[in-house]
Amino acid sequence: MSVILEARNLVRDYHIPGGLIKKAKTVHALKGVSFSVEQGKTLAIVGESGCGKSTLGRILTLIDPATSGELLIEGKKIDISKGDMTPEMRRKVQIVFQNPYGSLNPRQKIGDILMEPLVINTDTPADERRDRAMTMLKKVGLTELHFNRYPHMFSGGQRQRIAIARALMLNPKLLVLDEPVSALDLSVQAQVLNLLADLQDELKLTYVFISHDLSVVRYIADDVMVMYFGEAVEYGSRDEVFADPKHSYTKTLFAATPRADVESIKARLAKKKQAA
Ligand SMILES: Nc1ncnc2c1ncn2[C@@H]1O[C@H](COP(=O)(O)OP(=O)(O)OP(=O)(O)O)[C@@H](O)[C@H]1O
Repeated sequence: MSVILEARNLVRDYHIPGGLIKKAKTVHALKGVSFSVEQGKTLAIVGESGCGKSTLGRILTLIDPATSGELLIEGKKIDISKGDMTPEMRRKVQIVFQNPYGSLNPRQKIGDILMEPLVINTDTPADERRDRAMTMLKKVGLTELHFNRYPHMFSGGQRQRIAIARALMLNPKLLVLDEPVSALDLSVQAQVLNLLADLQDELKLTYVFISHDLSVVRYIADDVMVMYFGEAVEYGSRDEVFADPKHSYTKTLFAATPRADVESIKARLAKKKQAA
């Protein structure tokens, strides 16, 4: 299977200027992180708050620059020194954020939100833009009736479906999902995770799934990278990492995580598949 994404020794330092009382300092948010993800697979990046997960997500989507290191998408080296998303990269990589309330423009109708990436990045004719937005709405479990509604008319789970639909409008190969279900109730989390799994199968998508929640990671991931203070302290297949965590931080993290909820998510999914 082909490698879609490869990160080599990614480093990100934040320089915080000093003031009258405080000295200038440097935060080493990423201290040389390397990994690769194959097409159609999910790499989960897990770790507690402040370990550098979101910094990594912003570098992968070129929202933020890296201090050093290399990033290859489909074997092609990407300039990560500027944090500048080119139209070509936008077609390949998209991000979905945690907060479905904040990530959608409240003044735009859903149809316009979905068509906007096509307007900005392509010369797709208006009729086709509309058709593609309608098709995408259905793909994420919404209906044509939702096309002319505004974000405030939707529940949190539905808004996250809209954010996922928008991210898919340019047919990207890679989605960076930064805590995509953390703001949702447990039952809604399961629905959105199932949707992501179905979309991955159908569209052969590759995911980098950022989460602090091990039960979610256990459900969705093929591979897992555990981060601690800017370093990858554990990296391997999900089953290896869960069965035999090596690093003391991972052991502590796992010990503190309830596992019952993931079993219920799996059972629900199995039931749904059987019924279908
Ligand atoms: N723009 C910034 N300027 C200075 N320091 C930053 C900046 N962004 C992140 N940091 C620091 O870099 C480190 C990693 O932060 P990051 O947000 O990537 O962690 P995280 O694991 O995603 O945490 P959370 O889950 O709370 O978002 C933290 O120490 C944070 O304070």
